[in-house]
Amino acid sequence: MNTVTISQLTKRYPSHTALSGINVSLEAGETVALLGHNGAGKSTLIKLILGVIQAERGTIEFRDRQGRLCGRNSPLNIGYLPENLSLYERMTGLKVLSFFADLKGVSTDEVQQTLHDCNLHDVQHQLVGSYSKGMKQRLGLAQAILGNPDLLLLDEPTVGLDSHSTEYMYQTLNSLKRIGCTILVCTHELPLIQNHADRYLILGQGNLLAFGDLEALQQATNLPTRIQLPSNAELPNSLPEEFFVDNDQICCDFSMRAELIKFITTQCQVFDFVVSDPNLSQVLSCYLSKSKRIEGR
Ligand SMILES: Nc1ncnc2c1ncn2[C@@H]1O[C@H](COP(=O)(O)OP(=O)(O)OP(=O)(O)O)[C@@H](O)[C@H]1O
Repeated sequence: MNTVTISQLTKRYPSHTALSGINVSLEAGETVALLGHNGAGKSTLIKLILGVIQAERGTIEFRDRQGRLCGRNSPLNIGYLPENLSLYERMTGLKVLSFFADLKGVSTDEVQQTLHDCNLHDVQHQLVGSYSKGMKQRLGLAQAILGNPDLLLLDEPTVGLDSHSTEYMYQTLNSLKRIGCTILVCTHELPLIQNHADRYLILGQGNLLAFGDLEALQQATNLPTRIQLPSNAELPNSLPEEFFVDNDQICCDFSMRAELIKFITTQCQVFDFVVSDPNLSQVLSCYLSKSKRIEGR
């Protein structure tokens, strides 16, 4: 079931088309990473989903996790963590969260539960001005997840956080995902998001360059897979032409990786090797440099 179905979405500014004819759907309970260069149209897409700006053309349809169509009279419950959230430094964490809870019509019990979930319960009576960067970001996440949203939009949620705070943030997001929350994360932290996203939505100059899981993007870009053999392994004198050696590794196009693995195990009788597939960073660079297009999985 799709939480968000975007069709033919186009947004023009007087001198610039920020998004052109975007078609994508976000499924309930998945994490989608929104990727692209500065100015690609990521924030514009988030603003359109939030409804703070209007599109010239196209539609965005929302369904809650029970599958009900949402509209003006029953809008989807959306949580949003902007990149630079300003919080009231002279208020306590509890006061700040209670303020957002009032806006959302959320109960005091839920405020306490959310403080627990975001590991802020013990510091709820301290002034936000005394919070560390990680604590402030957790408070930002707390206001976004208050009220159990069906859709969570996060803009660079872990910039400047240490590995412990980052891990904690993603643990919280993963537990929301498990109960059906759809998460769209705009980020430039590629090695990190590769461990957490289900699909990747790549924008380039307002166009949809790719939308799919990592394997779909690896298939479409067909960058090399590399295999490191143990130092004592003996290679045949000549390799089939679809395989090549680079930096002491045997390589092939991603689409040939199964054949290469078969060759190494059957022809070379080597079984303890290390396979390195193209990572998200390499795949994204390929899309952004060549502007390749694929459709999702
Ligand atoms: N209010 C506006 N008026 C005119 N042009 C705008 C406006 N907002 C955005 N743009 C332009 O639309 C394009 C997309 O901007 P957008 O902020 O969506 O990019 P982005 O991918 O979020 O970039 P970044 O990673 O830097 O945040 C850019 O060329 C930007 O200059």
